[in-house]
Order: sequence, then structure tokens, then C-alpha cells
Amino acid sequence: MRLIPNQSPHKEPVNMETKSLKDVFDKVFTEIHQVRESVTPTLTPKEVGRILTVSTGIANVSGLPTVGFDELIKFPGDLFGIAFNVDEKEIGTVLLGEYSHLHAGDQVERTRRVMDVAVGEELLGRVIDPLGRPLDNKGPIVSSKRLPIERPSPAIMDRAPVTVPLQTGVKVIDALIPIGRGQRELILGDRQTGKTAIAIDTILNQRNFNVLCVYCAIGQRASAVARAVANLRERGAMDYTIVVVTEGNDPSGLIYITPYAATSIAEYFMESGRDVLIVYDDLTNHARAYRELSLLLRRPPGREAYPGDIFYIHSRLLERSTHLLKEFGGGSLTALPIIETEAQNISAYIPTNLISITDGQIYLSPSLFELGVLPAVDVGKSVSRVGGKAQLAAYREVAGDLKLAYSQFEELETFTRFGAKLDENTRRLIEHGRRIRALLKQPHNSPVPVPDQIVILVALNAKLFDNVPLDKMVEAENSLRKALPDIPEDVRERFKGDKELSDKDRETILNIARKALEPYQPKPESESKPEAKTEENAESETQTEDKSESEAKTEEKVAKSETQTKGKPETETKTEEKPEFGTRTEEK
Ligand SMILES: Nc1ncnc2c1ncn2[C@@H]1O[C@H](COP(=O)(O)OP(=O)(O)OP(=O)(O)O)[C@@H](O)[C@H]1O
Repeated sequence: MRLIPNQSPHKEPVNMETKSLKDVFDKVFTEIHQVRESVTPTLTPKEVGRILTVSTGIANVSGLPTVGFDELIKFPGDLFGIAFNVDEKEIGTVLLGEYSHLHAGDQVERTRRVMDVAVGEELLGRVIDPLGRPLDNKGPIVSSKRLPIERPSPAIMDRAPVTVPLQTGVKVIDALIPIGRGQRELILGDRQTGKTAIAIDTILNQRNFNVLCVYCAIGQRASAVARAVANLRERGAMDYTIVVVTEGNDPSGLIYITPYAATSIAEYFMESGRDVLIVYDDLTNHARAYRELSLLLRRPPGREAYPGDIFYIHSRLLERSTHLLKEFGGGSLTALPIIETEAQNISAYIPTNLISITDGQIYLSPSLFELGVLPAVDVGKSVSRVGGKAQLAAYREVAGDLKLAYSQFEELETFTRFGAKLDENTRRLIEHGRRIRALLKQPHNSPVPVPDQIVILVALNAKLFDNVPLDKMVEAENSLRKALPDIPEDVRERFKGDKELSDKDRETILNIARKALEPYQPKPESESKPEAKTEENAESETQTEDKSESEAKTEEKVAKSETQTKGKPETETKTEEKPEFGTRTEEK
């Protein structure tokens, strides 16, 4: 083994200048002094307090006398809370996350800011919680823009009337309970009646309408949210959708802020001139979370143990949906809040509050659901207060007659259950009503495009389906939809306009419809008794010979209901006709 001497490549000349230790220290101290002189220290006061008590989702804090209402308070372990009850000595805070590590006596800090959330294009296609944290394993969300979750609603003078329809793709809604962009339409019904299905179908249908969507799941079952997200993803709807989620087991504080955070995310797009749809699924869970927080904060309970400001928390949320004037970008935010009723009680506290805040409601009836009439929309109890003005002209033309015919049918249908003999006119009304109901049925996840809907409705109104056997209705409808390309392009273009269809256009459509439906019409020999093919012939066959007393009464009722409905707004008609059910049953 050979030892190699350690050679240095550069030999520095030795600095021969000798410095005393004092000189070195003097130089260093002068430099330190200069640096210290250049910095002007400022005092930043930090208000700190202490936790007094921690209970389910709530912490009471002392030592923060100047904290503001709704201000964020920082707790140990990166946990934040919102100051809800502000008192000179004690602050009641709502905790926004896991709080099991908190102890009485822990230090808390003021942040001097309110709760805000990340907003922007980066959020599209993402599933997040109301604090903006991703839940979809797609990495962190990088967005430079943030908006407070609680924002004032647009001023009255900044709002434009609702003029553009929001097509849901659900025939019964687009035809009879139309929704406009910027409208708030409540969806309510008992559990498992298809409320979420309607909202999801509406989101799916926005693919071709350039409407961005925010699906806000509030305190939902994780499995239901996973199903909804998978459904949206499978059908390509996540490209234009943001999902904001809190699960049922999340802290009530987090559930409470969910719809406000989701609305700020949606408002960002509305303010940049886009059309946005937001679904709140559902506000019953939101109201319950707020009730829980209020009771724990010892606020006095009111009706159904809800606090006194429960109406205000929902109206301040829904007032943020609107259609802005052109000067403010012309964007719109359409809200579809969902509410669950108990035992069909739509006059419970929360449903009535929301009915009065919104611009109409879609009521889903469990009885219709059980009968297989899906979507189970009860047309009689549903109403759209502003959407009618925004409806496409081609729909408007048929919607009035359709609604009248359908409401008459609903009344007469109850009547026929008693086995009454019916005159020809009543029988026809019932047959027509049954065809309307059959055509308004629609499976989940299959929104129907506007041209298809218009052609179906025009043919239905012209009674082209009336002789089609009920069990062949789906086939007949599909055959009609297949014939759609036969309609000239210019006529189809006019479907989208705000002018009604001309007689010529209608005739063109009807000719094509007649041809498409021909195979489903009864054969010539059976034409004399078309009712033999339909389901209710037992009730309606022999009625022309001798008019019994009950027949006379039926006619009288039909005539009466006709006179009542004519010249009245469509929505009023339904509610006024309702009491007649009772009368009729008594007569029977
Ligand atoms: N038009 C439809 N055709 C067929 N099935 C439907 C239709 N609409 C809803 N359903 C079915 O009804 C069931 C309940 O629907 P959905 O979950 O939307 O109801 P919900 O009222 O939102 O329920 P929840 O009360 O749990 O929130 C689902 O299984 C759904 O697939």
C-alpha cells in the first residue's frame, strides 16, 4: 500500500496582515448595529383567549372581548371555528372540523377574517368539502381567488327578469312546470320519491346548454353522494360540474356552512357572466344542523324546536340566486333546493318556509311513485311562478291545453274508480289523460332533448296518441322520436325561437307524427271499438243509452270544472279544483 501525500491544488498566499481580536469584534459589531438600525420593529398585538367548555361541535371561549360576529377563530391543531354567539365575556363558536383533541384551557387566537373558500375554474370537475379541501384524490386545488362564504345578495336594481328557460330534460317539468335561468324552484317530497333523480337529470341535461353546475350535498349519506358522483362522471357531466359535499357524520358546523360555500363558488361564475345551476340536496339536513347548533348554543327554540331565525338563514341563502343585468355580466344562478317532507306534510314548518321563499315548487308524490308514474311529479300541487314567462314559445302553445286536460283527467280518474258509467265525452277526456300521463313518464338518467319533447307534445295535443294502446305507448313514443330527422331543419330551428309555431309548421310535424304512429293505431275493423284495446273499457263501455243520475252529475262536474278553469291562471286552477274531490266522494 502506497501513501499519497495530501496535496492542495491552489496554494493561497498567506495573509500576513495581523489583526487583533479587538478589530475583528469591532467590525462584526458595527455590521450588526447597522442591520439593527435599518429595521424598525412594529408591535403586532395578538388577541388570545382560552377554551372554557367543549361540547358536540361547539366550544365556548373567553378572553376575546373584541371578536366580531362570524369571525374565524383559530383553535389548536389547525382547527377553525366561527364566532356565533358574541358576548363580552364568552364567545360561543361553531367548530368546523374534528375537535376531539381540544381541552378546556387551550389557547385560541383571533384571525380578524371571516370564513372564505377557494373559487375559480380550477374547481370544475372536483369533489371538495366546504373548506375547499379535495375529496377526490386528485391532488390539491390551486386557486388564487377566494370569496367569503357569506356574501350579500345582488341588489334589486342589479337584477334582470327571468327570460331564458333552463331546460331540465324532464318532460313533465319542461312542459308543465317550466324553470327559468335565475329562478329558485323547490323540489319537495317524502323520502325516496326521486328528488335527487330530478336534480341529477337536470345537471345531465346542461351538457348542451353551456350551464355550469354545482351539486351541493348537505349532510348526505356517503353512499348516496358516491352514487351521484359516479353517475355524473359516467355521463360526462363532471366536466362542467363541481360537487361540494358534507356527510351526515361531519360536524354540524361544517354541514351548516356547506350551502353558503357552494353558493360563493357558483356566484364567482355568475359574476363572470356565466349561467350556473346549483342544487342544494337537501335543506332539511341543513335546517337540522342549524337547529342542533342553536340548541347547543342555548338559543331559545321556536316551532318544531327550530330557532327563530331559521327562515332568515334560508332566505339569505336563496336570495343570492338571480339573473343579473347585462351591465353586470348578464350571468344567472338558478337554484334547485331540495326538501324532504314527512308523511306528505307539505305544511310543516320548513317546507312552508321554503315554499314562500322560492319561485315555485315541484312536489313528488309517494302514491304516484308507488303506482310507477315516474318521475312522480304531482302536477296539481306543483307550480312555477316565473318560469312560464321564460318557456320556449313552442312549449307555451301546448302547455296550457295539456295542463287543463291533465287536471280534468286527474279529477275524473278518481271518479271512475267508483265504477260509474261514463258518457262519450268524459271517456275521451280520461283516455286522453291516460295518454298524457303515459307520455310524461320518463326513466331516470335519460333527459329528453327539446325538439323531441316539442314533437311529442304537439302530437299529444293533437290527440294522435289517443287510440294507441297504453302498453304500446313507449314504443309509439320511440317511433315518433326516431322520425324526428324527417322534420325539416328550418322547422326544428324554429323550436328554439321565441315565436310560436306557424300552422304550416304544425301541420308538417303532425304529418310526420301520423306516419310514425300509424302502426300503433287500431286496425280498421276494430276502429269502431277502440276502447276494447284500452285498460278502462270495463268502466266506460256502455254509457250512451240511458243516462243515470250519476252520469248527469259527472257531466255537470266536467262542465263546472271547465268553466272554473277557463280564463284563470294555470296554477290557481289546480288549487281551486281540489275541494271538489271531497264533494264528489260525499255524493258517491
Ligand atoms: N324517473 C325514474 N325512473 C325510474 N326510477 C327512478 C326515477 N326517479 C327515481 N327513481 C328511483 O327511485 C329511487 C329514489 O330516488 P332518489 O334517490 O332520487 O330519491 P330521493 O327522494 O332523493 O331519496 P332520498 O329521500 O333518499 O334523498 C332511486 O332508486 C331511483 O333510481
